[in-house]
Formats: sequence, C-alpha cells, structure tokens
Amino acid sequence: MATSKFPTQKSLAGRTGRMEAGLAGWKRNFSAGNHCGDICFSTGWAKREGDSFLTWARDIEGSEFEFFLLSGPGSGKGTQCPKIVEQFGSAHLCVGDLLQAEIESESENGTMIQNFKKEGKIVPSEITVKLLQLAMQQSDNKRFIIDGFPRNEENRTAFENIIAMQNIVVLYFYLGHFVMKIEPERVLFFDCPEEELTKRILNRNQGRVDDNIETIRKRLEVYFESTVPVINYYNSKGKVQKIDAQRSIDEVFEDVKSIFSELKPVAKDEDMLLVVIGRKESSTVFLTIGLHLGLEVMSYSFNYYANHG
Ligand SMILES: Nc1ncnc2c1ncn2[C@@H]1O[C@H](COP(=O)(O)OP(=O)(O)OP(=O)(O)O)[C@@H](O)[C@H]1O
Ligand SMILES: Nc1ccn([C@@H]2O[C@H](COP(=O)(O)O)[C@@H](O)[C@H]2O)c(=O)n1
Repeated sequence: MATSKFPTQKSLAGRTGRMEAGLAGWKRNFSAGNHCGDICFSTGWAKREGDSFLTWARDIEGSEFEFFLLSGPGSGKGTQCPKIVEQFGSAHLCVGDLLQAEIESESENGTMIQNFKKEGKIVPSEITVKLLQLAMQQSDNKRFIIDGFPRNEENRTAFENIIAMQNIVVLYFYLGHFVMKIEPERVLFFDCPEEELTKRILNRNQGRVDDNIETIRKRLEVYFESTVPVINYYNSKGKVQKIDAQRSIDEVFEDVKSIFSELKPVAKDEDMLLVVIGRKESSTVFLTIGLHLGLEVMSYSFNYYANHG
C-alpha cells in the first residue's frame, strides 16, 4: 500500500466542502486525546457513485484490479500478456522478468536469484513481493496482470498480507461481507499438458539459463508441488478461469479477450461502512483514505478506544 500517496493531515485540513461531518468528529476525538494509544477504531458511512465495493477496496491498494496468470512454465503467459496490454491497457508485471532485471543490475541479491533460477526454485517472497510492490507503485496504471505469481503458498500469503504488514490494518465491511486481505480479482490458468510445455520451452530459444531439460524437469516438479495447490486454492474461491492453452496463440487469445471484456461490473451508488483499525490515529487514516478515494463521508465516529499501554 502506497501510504505516501495519501494526503497528509495538513492538506486534509485545507480541503473544504467535503467530509465536514468527518472532520468535526475527528477534531472532537483528537482534542480529547483519543488519537494516541495502542488501538483505535474509526468507523463511518461513506458513499461513492458508480463504484463497486471491490473496485473501492482495490483503490486503497492503488489498483483497480489484479489478475494473476498462473500456469505451468512455457504455457504461453509471456506470449499472451503483450496482447492483453495492447488491447486492454493493463500493466503487465512479470515476476520472472523483475527477477531477471535484478540479476542483470547486479544488485546484492542478483547472484542468489540467479542460483534459484538455475535450480528452478522459487525465490523467497521477501524479495519478489518487494519487487512487485515497487513495480506497482511506480506504474501509472491501476490495472495489473501479474504473471508468474504467486508461485507457492508463501508467495500468496506474503502478497495478500501486504496491508497487514503495514503498521495499520484496514478492514472493510460491506453488507455483511468482510474482506481483510487483498486478493486478485481473477486468476487465469492456461491449461497445457506437460509434454507440450517441455516442447515449447525447448524450442523457445531465448538463451534463458533455465531453458534446458534438467531445469525444465525441476521447474515442472516445483509447479506441480507448489503452484498447483495455489491454483486449487483460488479455484475453491471461484476465482480461476481455465483456458485451454494447447491451441494456437490466436485461439487462446480469443478466450482471454472474452474474460477481459467482461471486466468492471459496476454497482451504483453504494453506501459502505469503512472501518479503520490502527495502532495510532485511526481517525486521521480514516479521513485520509476517504479523501484519497474521493468519498463523501455521510457520518463518522470514533467509536472505540482501548489503551493497553
Ligand atoms: N499457443 C501456443 N502454441 C504454440 N506455441 C506457443 C503458444 N503460446 C506460446 N508459445 C510458444 O511457447 C514458448 C513459451 O511461451 P511463453 O514464453 O509465452 O511461456 P510462459 O508461460 O511465459 O513461460 P515461462 O513461465 O517459462 O516464462 C514460446 O516460444 C512461445 O512462442
Ligand atoms: N514468483 C516467482 C516467479 C519466478 N521465479 C523464478 O524465476 C524463474 C522464471 O520464472 P518464469 O515465470 O519466467 O517461468 C522461476 O523458475 C523461478 O526461479 C520465482 O522465484 N518466483
């Protein structure tokens, strides 16, 4: 989460016409000294026309949606992505490429990453998630296709807990639904048999250090052992869209296109209850998030405060 994008308390005070009720509540609590302590809760009803809850939650993360592309090595992820970008304008973030750029920049982790790659092993999430976050923050785009990630449970939980890893935890309630983690909007799975994957990689001819039969075997092993369970996890949540990838590039893209064309179902004029829980100054965060999202705060209160100090 790029908290730096949020307006500061100073700029917040300078904005008028919006969120007056919220500001009044915030000032009351701030002057009562309720802003500092171990845990504070701030809640309020907010509204924004034309956006669904999902889009709204994604704005907090700074993105409208994320698609994960999760399939076996050589299934055609890197081939389809430029086509998606061209047609739908999303940003393509290929974790394999981000790691390769680290190797080439000779950063301190470069050699270690290179060794993982040669072995077909998965680089620790600490590194990949950081690279991914940075790439997302640096992108002007708000729609991301994340290619080749999460490759294992560790990748998945590290990514989904980005928010919790910050000092503040933001919870959203909407009509009884409760979302605490950021998850991808959808997961595309290119279904392709092992023999075809191997054949494609061996014919790829891009000089990759891991495109040899020995490493391909290891990569496929890692794929079945570690990535397939992640795909199954998202499948159990109804997020996976399987595409038969053993067809021509154009035929595969036809299916991809129909999935992307369905995007952005938007509900109208929804009211939402935004709850912010933080170790400090949840009120400020509540209002800053509201402003950042262009929300009209309809009512607001600092409901609960507990000092465990
Ligand atoms: N539908 C297809 N039919 C035949 N060949 C394909 C198809 N899609 C991609 N290829 C070829 O297969 C090879 C692997 O494709 P690509 O690099 O897109 O796979 P990938 O899923 O990104 O692989 P990796 O995970 O190893 O990076 C490339 O040489 C590509 O041109
Ligand atoms: N989440 C990831 C993605 C990739 N890697 C490493 O990079 C290699 C190549 O990735 P491709 O997506 O291009 O197949 C892969 O074999 C891993 O070594 C990773 O560690 N974590």
